[in-house]
Amino acid sequence: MAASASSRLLSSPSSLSWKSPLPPAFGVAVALPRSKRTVPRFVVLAMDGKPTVLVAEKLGEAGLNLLKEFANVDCSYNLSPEELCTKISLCDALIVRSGTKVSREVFESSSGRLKVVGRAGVGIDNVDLSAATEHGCLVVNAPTANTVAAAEHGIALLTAMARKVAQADASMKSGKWQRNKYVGVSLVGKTLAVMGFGKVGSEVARRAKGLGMHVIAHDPYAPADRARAVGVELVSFDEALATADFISLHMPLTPATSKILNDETFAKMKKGVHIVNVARGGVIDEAALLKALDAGIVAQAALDVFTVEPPPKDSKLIQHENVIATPHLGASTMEAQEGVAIEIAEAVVGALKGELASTAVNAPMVPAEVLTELKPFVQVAEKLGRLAVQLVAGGSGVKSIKVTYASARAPEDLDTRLLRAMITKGLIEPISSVFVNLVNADFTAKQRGLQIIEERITLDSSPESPLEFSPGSDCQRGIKICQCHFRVWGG
Ligand SMILES: NC(=O)c1ccc[n+]([C@@H]2O[C@H](COP(=O)([O-])OP(=O)(O)OC[C@H]3O[C@@H](n4cnc5c(N)ncnc54)[C@H](O)[C@@H]3O)[C@@H](O)[C@H]2O)c1
Ligand SMILES: O=C(O)[C@H](O)COP(=O)(O)O
Repeated sequence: MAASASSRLLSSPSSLSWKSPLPPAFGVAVALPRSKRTVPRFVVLAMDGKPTVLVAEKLGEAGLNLLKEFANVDCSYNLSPEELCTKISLCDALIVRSGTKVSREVFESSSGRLKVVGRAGVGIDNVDLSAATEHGCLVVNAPTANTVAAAEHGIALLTAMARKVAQADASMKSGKWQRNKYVGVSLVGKTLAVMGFGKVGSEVARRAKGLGMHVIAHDPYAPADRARAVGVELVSFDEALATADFISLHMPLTPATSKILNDETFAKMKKGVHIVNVARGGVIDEAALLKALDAGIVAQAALDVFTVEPPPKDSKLIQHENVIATPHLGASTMEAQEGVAIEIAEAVVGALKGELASTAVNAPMVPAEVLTELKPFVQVAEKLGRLAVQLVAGGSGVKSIKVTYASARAPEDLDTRLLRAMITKGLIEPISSVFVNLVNADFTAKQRGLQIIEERITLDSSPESPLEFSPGSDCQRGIKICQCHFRVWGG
């Protein structure tokens, strides 16, 4: 595969190896283009020959075909953690679903070859993001293709739970006819609290309104207009717990949401509440749920996800007569799996080609239209970092760098992360063996104690106005390159 100029600049380690003493501080300045918003792009290391993609869990055919057009594809399912660590050193990309733990050991075992992890789905709680970032490995997901499937499964569980469909079916299959035992509850007029009003949560809310339910939602980050558009009231966590007849969970598993339903929060719920979980098992303290079921606080629970998957065969929670359970089937429709496979294959191939990663999880997401505009500045930013090292000499002594961006854009409209990453790359790679890219630039700078101070100058946007900085007191004469001015000064 031929590397584009930008991918080489963005990702290849430097061949410069000279070292000389550096003063503790120096600065660089970049004038950005006058038009459009500037945001960064991630580009991975270019490779010779076809890259290898390890697909560790079943992926839809259409996605596999897309991958095969570009890469050698190794479909190896059910690998043990040890087998995954062994294989990974020969792979440029890894694709998983929720059943594979992509642990720190996986990144460590990759010896730097792994450039991208593709999560064929939404939840990325099975990927060690910190380790990925530290290793400069991009993580991408497929955030949209299974939304409807998950929402439909949530509604399927809600209605099946309310009418005891699973229990009645099991009873009939065992030869019984128990009409009095399986009397359900109605949904119409009942209050449903949607916890996590994102893509899946809002689709569940829409559907539940269609069933005649009164829907409220709790989500600390959801914009009010999203709720308004669906006709749902956003309420506090405690209000949701206190007023809901049904609670449906749709938040990601994070340290903040881990066991968010626990002894204390079950105690705040209405007696006889019904719970649906198609989010992640870990958002419920399962022992507390079992107690709440036994105490009648929770009348019924419908669970698609579990803290440990698969859960222990003798799980008391799953055996509970008021629990219905499915084996993490939320995303498992033909349509969703096809869509997810294509979405993740495109993201992974794109990342390997050094293209934009619009579904990046651990790097800034980049709208495609800004790439062309930013490209020349990206290259120069890295060169400027390298030049700064040469001008002020050495490297290990560097403690801080001041970067000034001059643009017609308002400061808050100027996303400088890519340029900052490239300057960091230019500064660090010549004086160490560390590989730096957009994913790990901030981490690497922090680790080396390198402080990056950024200043944004708003330029006059009229075309006649020359691009000029007001020089700082210690600023030397600028260097003009193409349409940019740069100033480098050493302390
Ligand atoms: N069972 C399945 O097969 C299946 C399928 C798809 C998604 N999921 C799970 O559902 C989750 C949601 O998926 P999505 O596509 O809607 O993601 P999303 O990012 O669109 O929505 C998640 C929402 O949760 C909100 N949130 C974060 N912290 C919260 C908190 N403490 N309290 C309340 N809300 C909080 C976020 O603001 C966001 O709006 C995923 O993270 C995944 O774990 C499961
Ligand atoms: O987060 C997700 O996208 C869902 O939990 C689906 O997971 P799966 O890919 O393992 O079905």
